[in-house]
Amino acid sequence: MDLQQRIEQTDWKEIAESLNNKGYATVPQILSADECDGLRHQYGDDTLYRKTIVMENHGYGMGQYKYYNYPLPGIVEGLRRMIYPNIAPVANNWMQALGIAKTFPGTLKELTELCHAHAQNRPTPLILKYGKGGYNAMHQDLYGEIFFPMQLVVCLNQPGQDFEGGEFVLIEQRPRMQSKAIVLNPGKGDMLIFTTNFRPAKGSKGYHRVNMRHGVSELSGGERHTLGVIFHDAS
Ligand SMILES: O=C(O)CCC(=O)C(=O)O
Ligand SMILES: [Fe+2]
Repeated sequence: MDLQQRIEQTDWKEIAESLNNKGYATVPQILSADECDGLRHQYGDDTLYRKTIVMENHGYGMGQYKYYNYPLPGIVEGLRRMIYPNIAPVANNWMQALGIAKTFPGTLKELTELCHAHAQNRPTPLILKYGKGGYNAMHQDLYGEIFFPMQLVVCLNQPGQDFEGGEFVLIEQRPRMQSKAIVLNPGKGDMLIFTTNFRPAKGSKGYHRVNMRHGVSELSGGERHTLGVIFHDAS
């Protein structure tokens, strides 16, 4: 099965329910082991990237990441373009539930045009690399006025085999309540779709905003790579 077939065969209704109820969803085995290895092995090919960030230099954690250049590698471009139309309706429902006058277009092409019209021209998909002691501090990826409220990661190594620790962590900040932590352990090739900034949650008086941040817990050993796909471009 190729990537397009895997995406077409995903149960997007179930994903939408999970995103609505929990703010995240897991899609197992969106990439094959070979596809994961291919992306990982290109980490050293600097012609593919526009910028390298050493996380400890910015207080972002410990590890490094590289932003891809346009044109994106086929798998990265394909994931971004083919997944977007399946979750744009979820984002539109969220805006409506929260009374925010914002609609996201139906295709990635249109979202990209909207970003460009707001001087957000730089691609945001990235590949990350953490070693022993590596971690990613809790954060949100916004990058400008136009931001799509969901993003995805694909884990490119096998936990327990290639690395230890290094769980994916979400913190849900609920109004007038203490925060809730969600710890996920995606396997190699598994995709997580999650809330970038906030989502609606139903309370006794209608919907309210629940803020989310994401990060990665400390690795106790090994090496962990992640592909991250953010749908909006950066200013
Ligand atoms: O390495 C991870 O799992 C998190 C990556 C991340 O923060 C992102 O892709 O935005
Ligand atoms: Fe992030």
